[in-house]
Amino acid sequence: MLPKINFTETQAYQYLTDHFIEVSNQHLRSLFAEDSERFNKFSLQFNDILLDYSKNRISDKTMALLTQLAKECNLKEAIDAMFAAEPINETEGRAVLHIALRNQGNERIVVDGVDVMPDVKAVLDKMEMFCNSVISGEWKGYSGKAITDIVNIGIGGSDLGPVMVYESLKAYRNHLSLHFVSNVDGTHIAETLKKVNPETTLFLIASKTFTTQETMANAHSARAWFLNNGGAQEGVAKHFAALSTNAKAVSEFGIDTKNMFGFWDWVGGRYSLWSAIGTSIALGIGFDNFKALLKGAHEMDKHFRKAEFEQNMPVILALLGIWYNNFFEAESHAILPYDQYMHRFAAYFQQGDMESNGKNVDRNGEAVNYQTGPVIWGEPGTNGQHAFYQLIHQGTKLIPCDFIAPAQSHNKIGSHHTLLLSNFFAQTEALMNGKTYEEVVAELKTSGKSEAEIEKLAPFKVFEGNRPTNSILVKKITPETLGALIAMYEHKIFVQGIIWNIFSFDQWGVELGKQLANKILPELESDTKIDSHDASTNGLINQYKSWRRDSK
Ligand SMILES: O=P(O)(O)OC[C@H]1O[C@H](O)[C@@H](O)[C@@H](O)[C@@H]1O
Repeated sequence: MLPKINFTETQAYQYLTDHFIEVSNQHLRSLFAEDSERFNKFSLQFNDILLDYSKNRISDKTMALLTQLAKECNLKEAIDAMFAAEPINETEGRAVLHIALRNQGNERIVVDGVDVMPDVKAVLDKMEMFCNSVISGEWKGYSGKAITDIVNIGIGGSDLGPVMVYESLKAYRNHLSLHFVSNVDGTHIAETLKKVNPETTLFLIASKTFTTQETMANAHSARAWFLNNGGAQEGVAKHFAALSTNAKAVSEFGIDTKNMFGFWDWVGGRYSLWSAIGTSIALGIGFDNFKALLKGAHEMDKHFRKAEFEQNMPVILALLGIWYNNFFEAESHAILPYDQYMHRFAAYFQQGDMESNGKNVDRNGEAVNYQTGPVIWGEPGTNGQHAFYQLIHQGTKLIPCDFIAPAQSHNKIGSHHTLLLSNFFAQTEALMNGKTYEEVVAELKTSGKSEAEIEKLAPFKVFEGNRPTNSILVKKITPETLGALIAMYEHKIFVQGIIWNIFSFDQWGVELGKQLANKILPELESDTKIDSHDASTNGLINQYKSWRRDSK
């Protein structure tokens, strides 16, 4: 069981509250000027990942107090509880074991008296055989042709992880073309089906529960399309596979359980890309690369479990996040990868972080009296620079940012990568230093402007700086490094959930949406006016019905 401590009642929190007043008046520029060791002190290297967190509004004392906070909140015990397979997802009565999916050691992981590792390995072996046979062309479609296209149908955790990883590792792709259909909007499946041929397409129906409305609707449409376009019922077995925990629903849908890749209730949807849900990834980049992804994550798991908090990347990132969220009152956190392949990375962690830590009830069932998870957002650099960085530099909101970049590019075209990286380094430096009034005036003087003009313009060109960033420089985005990066963020989320005293592994807020849509659905079936809701909802539904009639 997890500790249930209100972190605002710890001694460290009280100290941090006082300490915050000191730090909030200091500028990063002077913190660097005062301490030539700052980079060495506040950076960490783990395998091919360098985390430089020196451009944060912290001092030695801040870090000492933040680690004290983690200790007072029994973080070590909580980490041990997760790795020991305790049912830390208490509201669902489940263990939380994405770490078991990538456990490459010989360690047993026991749930309800049973070691889960043999089952994990068995599914991986089955996936490997399946992927190898599809990739090699040995697996044939109903007309004897090899598979050319994979369509993954899933949503939320059964979509975002596979899409993000496949996109991030596209440099490793093979000849198969991957497509991802998630939205229940018929446009998504319709546009995808225009691109593929039923004879050579394999559909992966990815759903932990196999009951999610969007996924089931898309899966039924895909099957109907297959059957209406030459594929006979016997062909379904060659063109449909399921990635799920629900064998009963899979066979009811008509997929042979031979073509089902299972996982378990101790794998949370948003932590499931390491499980059978990752089959699309393994098909797209080959099973060896998928294994390397797992290996990278496993390395990070070991680091997270063993490293002292002061040297522990996920713990440090989490504590810094708490520092901004709960003391500086930052509302959001930006993830900015300077790598085009990682363009879905922030979107992936929107679910990862916001579905995990978007909670306002603590582990005692009481309303929290402090802020929990931030809004996560971001886009790849440099696109973001030309869109929203203005607000990060000169807006009124404090937005802590993670800048992520690889030193080596997969695409060596002219000086593109050097240009990209010059932006990466320049942005964090500028956010830290800003530009003083004096610097602005001196710069304007060289442009030949009059004193009056300079005085008028200068205030707009001042940057106060002191905006915090983490720089995460990696050698190259390889499967292993990406695996480690994802696991690093997963554990960061875990640590924050522990300190905020919330349950990070349930998602009751999403369940509500599922129920509400199902309640309204029957009311949309007829054209009869309805009055069963509030005036706004009635008005909207009735207008929809009237406009819908026009298009019939
Ligand atoms: O894989 P499933 O069961 O289709 O669920 C898909 C998604 O549904 C909901 O949005 C949540 O429960 C998510 O965590 C989950 O990832």
